[in-house]
Amino acid sequence: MSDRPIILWFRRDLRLADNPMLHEAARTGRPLIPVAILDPVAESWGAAARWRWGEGLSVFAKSLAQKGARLILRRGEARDILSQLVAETGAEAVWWSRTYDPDGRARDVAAKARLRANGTGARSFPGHLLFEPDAVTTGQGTGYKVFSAYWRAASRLDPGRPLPAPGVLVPPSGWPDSDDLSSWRLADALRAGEAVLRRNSAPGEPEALERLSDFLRSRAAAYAERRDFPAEDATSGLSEYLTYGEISPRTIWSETGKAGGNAKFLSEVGWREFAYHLLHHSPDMARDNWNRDWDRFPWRADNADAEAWRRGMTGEPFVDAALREMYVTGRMHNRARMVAASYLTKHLLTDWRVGLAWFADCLTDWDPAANALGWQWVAGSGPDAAPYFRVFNPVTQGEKFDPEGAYRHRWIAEGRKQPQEDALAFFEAAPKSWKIAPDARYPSRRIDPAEGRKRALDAYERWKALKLLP
Ligand SMILES: Cc1cc2nc3c(=O)[nH]c(=O)nc-3n(C[C@H](O)[C@H](O)[C@H](O)COP(=O)(O)OP(=O)(O)OC[C@H]3O[C@@H](n4cnc5c(N)ncnc54)[C@H](O)[C@@H]3O)c2cc1C
Repeated sequence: MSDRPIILWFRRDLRLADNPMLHEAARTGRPLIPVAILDPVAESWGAAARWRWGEGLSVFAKSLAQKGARLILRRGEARDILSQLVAETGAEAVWWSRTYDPDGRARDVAAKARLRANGTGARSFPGHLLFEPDAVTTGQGTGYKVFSAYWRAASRLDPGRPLPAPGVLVPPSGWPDSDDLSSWRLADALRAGEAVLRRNSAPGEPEALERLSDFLRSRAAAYAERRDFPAEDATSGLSEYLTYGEISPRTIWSETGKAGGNAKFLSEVGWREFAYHLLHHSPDMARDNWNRDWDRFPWRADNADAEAWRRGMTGEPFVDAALREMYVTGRMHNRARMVAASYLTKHLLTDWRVGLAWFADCLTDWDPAANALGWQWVAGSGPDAAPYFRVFNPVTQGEKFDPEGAYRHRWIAEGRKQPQEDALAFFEAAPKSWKIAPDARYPSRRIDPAEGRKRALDAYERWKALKLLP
């Protein structure tokens, strides 16, 4: 048997357990060289996502070290770096777990072509999803457009059992040079926000597994009933771990089954699957209206109202609380995401891509598929979307899902004698150029909710009439 090493290229699969690529690689008994590359795709991610990936790499490097391996870091175009590493190490092949977003896929196709042209093996594995995006098809062999039908079909498939973490990994005869993670300067774009985000972040596989078992033990039973209340710790908090592959969806599926099952929770995990299924069939949906009729909708381009929205300064407390939560923690409760997105696209009549971009910059759980689906679902331009005329009222949403005002109190400092720590953290994280202070007056409304709703519905009626034109 050849003892030439195999290079393992890690991207969104920073875990030892249930990692099909790593499992198979360890079984070969060959020397393994784990690698992560800061390539143009990763460089294009938003500030919080880049930083969070780096934090994940740091934890993962320690897990690999416990198995006798090193995580080699390099920066540059992936196909060039991989070819260079092959030349340096005499590696026979490069393996990786698949990514499914268009940018990632294009990069992987180019890397595979280059490696194979040079006579190097290139092999990709599943692992980011329960089901490969093309594995679930309608009777006609096409993709699904409606979640309930998709999930009914997907749930009939068997995702298989999670694979165990490997034992000791065989090292190569010599380790190639590695960048120092700090030289990548992944926190630079966050500026003052880094210290605040760091306080709210606990990256890595061990933490992900702990969170899952804690959720299943103490919160899963009330999930369906309480998941819509943003002041409560009622959901799993696993999204950022799934995003970086610090836990596999199959582990979630399997552990949830062992804990007695939870159809509602698993169906939310199913929405993530559906998002990738849609992105697979419509790769442009991260940038374009899924339903191209919406190209003629009179969205406003970026504007001063949208800037107030980004800064959590719309004067609408539930919306501002949501934006501030994201700025401080890198996450936003799902109900709050829906209300904040609805407010931007309907009350402020602003193009959903303006909001999508801000979420992509601020979310530590940023996911190219889930973010695109979430925005297009709220805006009305996506498949199986909420109809545009269903406009969330930010006031009544607050009354319904934050009845005691605990969420708004937690995140809004202005007008409070004793603001909460999280509310103050927002001002610590915000750029100085925003010139905001917790003891300033809370901003007045950008638009009256009823007036905003009417403006949105008028625009919708005009657009509907327009659609009828040839
Ligand atoms: C406008 C908008 C943008 C969004 N952007 C993202 C994003 O960038 N990244 C992201 O992971 N989720 C996104 N979501 C989906 C959802 O808000 C988050 O996944 C959820 O809030 C994460 O919290 P949790 O892990 O506690 O979820 P739980 O309620 O515990 O759900 C378990 C898992 O299921 C998945 N999930 C839950 N809801 C959804 C959903 N609606 N769509 C897709 N997957 C879902 C997540 O992976 C989540 O971790 C977005 C939703 C909206 C409305």
